[in-house]
Amino acid sequence: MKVFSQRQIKELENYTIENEPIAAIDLMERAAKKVAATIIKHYDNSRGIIVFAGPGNNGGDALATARLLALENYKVEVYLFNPNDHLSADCEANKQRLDTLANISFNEVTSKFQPPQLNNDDIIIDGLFGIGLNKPLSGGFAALVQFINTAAVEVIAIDMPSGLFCNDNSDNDKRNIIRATRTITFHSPKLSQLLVDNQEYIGKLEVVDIGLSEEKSKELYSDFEIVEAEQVAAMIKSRNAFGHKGSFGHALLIAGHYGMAGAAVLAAKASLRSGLGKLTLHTPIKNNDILQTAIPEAILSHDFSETIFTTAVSSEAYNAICLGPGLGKEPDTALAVLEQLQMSKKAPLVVDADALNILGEHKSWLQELPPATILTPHPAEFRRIQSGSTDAFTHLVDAQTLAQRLNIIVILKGHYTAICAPNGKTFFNPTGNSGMATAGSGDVLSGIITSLLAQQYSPLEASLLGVYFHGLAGDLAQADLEEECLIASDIIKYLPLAFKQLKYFHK
Ligand SMILES: NC(=O)C1=CN([C@@H]2O[C@H](COP(=O)(O)OP(=O)(O)OC[C@H]3O[C@@H](n4cnc5c(N)ncnc54)[C@H](OP(=O)(O)O)[C@@H]3O)[C@@H](O)[C@H]2O)[C@@H](O)CC1
Ligand SMILES: Nc1ncnc2c1ncn2[C@@H]1O[C@H](COP(=O)(O)OP(=O)(O)O)[C@@H](O)[C@H]1O
Ligand SMILES: [K+]
Repeated sequence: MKVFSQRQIKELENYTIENEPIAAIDLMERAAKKVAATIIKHYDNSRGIIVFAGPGNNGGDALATARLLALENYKVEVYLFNPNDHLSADCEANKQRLDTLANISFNEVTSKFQPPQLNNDDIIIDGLFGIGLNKPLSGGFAALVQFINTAAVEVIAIDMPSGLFCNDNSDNDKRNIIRATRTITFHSPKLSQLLVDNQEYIGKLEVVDIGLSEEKSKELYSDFEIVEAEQVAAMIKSRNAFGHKGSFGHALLIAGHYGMAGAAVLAAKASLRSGLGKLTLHTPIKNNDILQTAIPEAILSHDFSETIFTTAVSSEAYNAICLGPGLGKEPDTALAVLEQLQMSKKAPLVVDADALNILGEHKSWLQELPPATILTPHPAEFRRIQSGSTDAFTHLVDAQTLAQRLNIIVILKGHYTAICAPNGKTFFNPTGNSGMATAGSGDVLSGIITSLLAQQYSPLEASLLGVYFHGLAGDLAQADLEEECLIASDIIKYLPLAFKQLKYFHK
């Protein structure tokens, strides 16, 4: 599913109006019906509804929704803000349509606003501004947003929480954005709705289909996409019935500072549970007994050091290499990481965890990353290697720039993990849940991606499929075990079920 810009959504809307064809006011009615149905699904008509409508089409949607809810016997109070004495045509038309209804209290605010008294179980509908916002809110609208945000009631935003831009909010005034309980957005999520910083404004996101042209959606190009199950399921390779372990790749995993052998165990098990033929695990000597016991399937390669990684390994024998889980950051390890990058020009490479932290301390070494390397930073690791910023939008732009500059893939982990490809495209992953915010989940992901690389999936396929599959296993685990109780090993346990589900999807 593509993520469109404000301009593209407008283009899609205009195309639909001209080619379906449908009158703009009827498209607005279709959108309002979806909003009203969503509200009716969640809240019964004992709840008072207070509608705040703006002067544009977002306000038009809100007025139409008010009418539809009144027809379902909700008690509705409307405030239409029209400070410049100018409403969009369809907002004006919906204002007229309210006239016919007796059970709506309608107030048009042109200058002074007397805030209504709110009851705790009232619901506010925010229809002030949607995707047409063209500057941060200020003045009377800012004061109104602050009034709504201090009210102890649920707020439902139509299309966008008012005050939030579709893409970049890094310079926005955060005090003047509606903090919604729920956002009902049209057609597809907007970029800002996928970013962690904005969750406090969006609340629960619901996407409703309003029948915009599919033909035009297909035609419009976007740098941003949300990954879909069919897309990754179609990537799964069938296994050769005559295959032997050599047919399914030999991966090298360099992991596990003494005391952090668990990271090596998780990555190793995840790789073996994702179709890999053979795994060699390079690790300090003292990890021998624990790793031989925990993962009898892996071959061990011992470092010269008892406790840390100090000696790079030739990449000749391997189809993929993973460098980093639980590696530690000792100076000798850092030098070995540099050497490993320089020696890993042949096999595709995944760089994770402490190997990323080492790159953060030696930024010039980023130049040594072989083309098509996959980096898997969480936000703090990304900040160390690349971006001083804490803002999610800036992170995303910086990750895209880094991927393009170094011709690598940057997987920015989190809810809606962003996979930034070297050609400038970014894919957001829809699977996964907060139960996966538990130590070791990232090691599992590195193991999966490395395994797929070793099996000859392209770096982009391994990233898209690996991240989706990891999140799906987490979702299946969560369904059985509850988010609170999930640990990283559970994600591995549910990999077979996730694989089965994806393969079934493709049949
Ligand atoms: N996509 C679809 O297919 C469909 C979309 N639909 C709906 O249309 C919505 C988009 O409507 P829209 O384009 O009229 O923009 P909207 O968000 O109402 O704001 C524009 C108004 O706000 C004003 N304004 C802007 N910023 C401001 C500020 N900071 N402070 C003060 N004023 C500010 C601006 O004034 P101007 O700057 O132009 O003078 C203008 O008057 C969309 O989100 C969805 O709800 C559905 O109806 C049907 C199908
Ligand atoms: N709230 C969440 N929703 C979806 N996925 C999540 C969430 N929290 C964590 N994850 C996933 O879990 C993994 C955590 O990785 P990371 O932070 O590196 O963990 P660790 O370093 O402990 O192994 C990432 O793949 C991330 O996308
Ligand atoms: K809104």
